[in-house]
Amino acid sequence: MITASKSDAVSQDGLLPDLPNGPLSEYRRKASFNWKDMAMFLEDEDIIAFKNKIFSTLESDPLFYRQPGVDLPLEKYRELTFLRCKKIFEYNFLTFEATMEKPQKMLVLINCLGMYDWSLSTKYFLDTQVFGVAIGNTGSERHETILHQTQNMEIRNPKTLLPMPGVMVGDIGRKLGQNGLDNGFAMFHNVRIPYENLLNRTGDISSSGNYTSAYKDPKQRLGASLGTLSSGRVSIISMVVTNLKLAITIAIRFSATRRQFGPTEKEEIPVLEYQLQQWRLIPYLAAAYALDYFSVGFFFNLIELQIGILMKDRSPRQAELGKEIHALSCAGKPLASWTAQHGAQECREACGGHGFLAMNRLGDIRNDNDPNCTYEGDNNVLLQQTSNYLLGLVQSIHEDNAPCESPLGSIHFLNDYKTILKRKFTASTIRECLDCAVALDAYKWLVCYLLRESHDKLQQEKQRAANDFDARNNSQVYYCRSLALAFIEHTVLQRYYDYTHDPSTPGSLQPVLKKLCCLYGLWSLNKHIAVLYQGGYFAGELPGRIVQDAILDLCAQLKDDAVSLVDAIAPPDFILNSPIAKADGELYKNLWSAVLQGEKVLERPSWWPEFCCNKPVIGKPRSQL
Ligand SMILES: CCCCCCC/C=C/C(=O)SCCNC(=O)CCNC(=O)[C@H](O)C(C)(C)COP(=O)(O)OP(=O)(O)OC[C@H]1O[C@@H](n2cnc3c(N)ncnc32)[C@H](O)[C@@H]1OP(=O)(O)O
Ligand SMILES: Cc1cc2nc3c(=O)[nH]c(=O)nc-3n(C[C@H](O)[C@H](O)[C@H](O)COP(=O)(O)OP(=O)(O)OC[C@H]3O[C@@H](n4cnc5c(N)ncnc54)[C@H](O)[C@@H]3O)c2cc1C
Repeated sequence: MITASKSDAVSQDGLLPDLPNGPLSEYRRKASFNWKDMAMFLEDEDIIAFKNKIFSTLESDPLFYRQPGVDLPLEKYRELTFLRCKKIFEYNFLTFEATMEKPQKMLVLINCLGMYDWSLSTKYFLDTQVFGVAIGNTGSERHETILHQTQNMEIRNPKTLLPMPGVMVGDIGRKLGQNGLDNGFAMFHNVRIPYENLLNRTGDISSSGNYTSAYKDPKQRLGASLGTLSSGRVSIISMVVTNLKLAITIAIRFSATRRQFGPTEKEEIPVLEYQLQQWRLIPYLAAAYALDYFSVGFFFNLIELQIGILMKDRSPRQAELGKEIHALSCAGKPLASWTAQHGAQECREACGGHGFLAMNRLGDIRNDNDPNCTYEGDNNVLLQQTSNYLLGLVQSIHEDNAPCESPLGSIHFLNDYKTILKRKFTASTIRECLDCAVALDAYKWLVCYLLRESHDKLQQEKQRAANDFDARNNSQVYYCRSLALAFIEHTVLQRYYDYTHDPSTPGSLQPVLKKLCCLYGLWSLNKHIAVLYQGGYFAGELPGRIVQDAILDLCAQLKDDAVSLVDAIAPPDFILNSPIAKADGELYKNLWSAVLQGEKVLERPSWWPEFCCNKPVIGKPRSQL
């Protein structure tokens, strides 16, 4: 294990307390790096201190106490969520000034609250941000009063809490997750909305009925109007990565402590030693690292866009930035939310029966993550926005009449479209595949190929189909949908590759980070193997085989680092709230203690007399008389 220097260690110890000794210590000793160095490389001291403050405040407040796995009645859960939300307002973790100074703290706060409970986080965030920001971003000075009212929670009649005349509001009922949040409906019956309420940032109507807009280009105007939706999607990417981090922490810590059959009869071995368990989990750990890096960087891109909006920047660059962020967020949300969805389920199963026990939290993580695939735009519908963006570039690519340029550079590689399409997979050994550039090159080919195929398919369908609507619909499966996903996977991988290969990345962390990058790349690529063969990039048995062998090799190389990799991203035990995944690794002691603390654990059920005095008689229904 590599240790930190003395001065680093002093500042680290204050921020990151040592983890308790126990059954996980052996893996921690075997790690190739120091988990505290990793944690401090991933986030700066100020952010770690901010997180510590939030976590310790919640842990010290009895209102935030919870019994693992207890299923609260709906009304009680909503009441608790409301009271906790109120308390978060009082704690005021993030002032307006602090947000302006370091905007990513808003995302950190959402995720810290989400790690505790997504119902609380979403409620708080919708109240403080989404509604107000939507009005702020699309309205003007004349909406300040409304903004003020939303900030003061005046969202009904402030004295009676009854809805305003003509407005009907109600509850939509129990959902599959996030049930502490009371989603509702609103209906308006002959309610006259004052003209001044019209949100008029991108267009207005004069009192004489004339439409005016500062945007000359209608497309730029539409982009500016819909741009607000991008911020939700960008934030969701980070939120779902948080879920993946929670789930993988639980599954890795469990797998490192849960023992089953070993090669000899003498000793059982941790299930993490099985190749199958490694292959099921470690790629999700790599995905958590790669997507996390993407989510943070992409959030900064969004901030740049929002500063432009605030400064009323109407330059072509600002418009292009809006389009690129729209295209990336419309595929980034699907990729990240589905990865978290599949990862949470794999983690649940990887923990066997213990994973199915509610107190270990994997069910809640899975269910609370699920709506991210739907809200702020259904994933499958959003992917079409990304493929539309890419298909819009084809003409200039074919005719070489204009370079493919975008503010964030995600499409720059398409300038080499024709050359890339001529390339073949050239690696011939597993060793060569362990260089992440191999997966990255393959992705460049894959995106170019799917772009060409999707374009051709769309043209064919346009000739065949009665209208463009059908043509577009019939070009999604295997074409445009795959294109959008391959494009975002390439973007995530390219960014992670640049980061892990940057000379400023500490030498002690670079080897493990490069392995994660390579594993994420090959594992993701492997899902497109049919297309790689179909398009002729792969030929013969060898490419498919060495890619798979390299994946297994990387999983084996990373298994001794896995515990320290989750230590660097895990919240404290109180927040993680999963007895099988406490930092001390005392799986059975913690589980047993949580079971025994359950209400009425050792009591007979209240209906016990039914069994003793009124036993069922097989085949003889009792008379109802
Ligand atoms: C942080 C959140 C926490 C949790 C939240 C929990 C609560 C949940 C809240 C919600 O769900 S709120 C409701 C959110 N609703 C949606 O997201 C709706 C999803 N649907 C859409 O956005 C649209 O249907 C669509 C997917 C954009 C498609 O619309 P349509 O078919 O009418 O448009 P197109 O013709 O395809 O596009 C027009 C044109 O506009 C461009 N564009 C669209 N969106 C944006 C954008 N955000 N930014 C920039 N540009 C945008 C699009 O690219 C097209 O451009 P051209 O191709 O014409 O150049
Ligand atoms: C927990 C939760 C909270 C929400 N909160 C809010 C909120 O606060 N405010 C708000 O406005 N909304 C909210 N929503 C609504 C949310 O934005 C929508 O559910 C979402 O945008 C999807 O739209 P839909 O439900 O109409 O799905 P539909 O459009 O009806 O989709 C149904 C199915 O049809 C498919 N489909 C639809 N169109 C196409 C197409 N063109 N091509 C191919 N397939 C298609 C979809 O993929 C999907 O599988 C919330 C939703 C959830 C789950």
